[in-house]
Amino acid sequence: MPSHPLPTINILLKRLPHGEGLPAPSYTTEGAAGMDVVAAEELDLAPGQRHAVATGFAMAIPPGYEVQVRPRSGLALKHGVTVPNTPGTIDSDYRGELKIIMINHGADAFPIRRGDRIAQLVPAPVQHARFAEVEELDGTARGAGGFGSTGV
Ligand SMILES: O=c1ccn([C@H]2C[C@H](O)[C@@H](COP(=O)(O)OP(=O)(O)OP(=O)(O)O)O2)c(=O)[nH]1
Ligand SMILES: [Mg+2]
Repeated sequence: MPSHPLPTINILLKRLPHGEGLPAPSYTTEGAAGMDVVAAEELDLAPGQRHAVATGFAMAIPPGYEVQVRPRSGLALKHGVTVPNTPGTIDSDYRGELKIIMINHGADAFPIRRGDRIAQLVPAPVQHARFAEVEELDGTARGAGGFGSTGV
């Protein structure tokens, strides 16, 4: 039992045949923000190669939430292996297999083995918005300045 229990949502997980025997995503330490997710397939990711790595499960996220897919810093720092679409967005209405898009920016092929922790999942609340079209926007001190307008 964590010493500081956090608000927790239930996510339904459906194991796919090729995911049998793999651990569900889980927190490796009590205070972890992300749940480590493991690979359900094996490949050697060549330098420059991208691949959508199977996880072997699908899920149903409750309405009002998403799951973000984030890279693991150790893989990024030590091997140049990361998630190019970070944070990946898993919609609450998606029922297909969760796949982790990996890219190898390193100089060497990177082996991915079944059961390896390849990324982490962070659930987050979703705020919907609607656009209201207007002729003019209110003035601000920043105005149209951006992209470094305030200096380095
Ligand atoms: O890293 C990822 C990103 C997405 N997905 C799945 C779940 C997500 O709900 C769906 C769509 O993702 P996204 O909206 O980012 O991709 P898109 O290119 O806009 O595809 P779509 O037109 O299907 O929405 O693909 C993954 O399995 N892994
Ligand atoms: Mg989309």
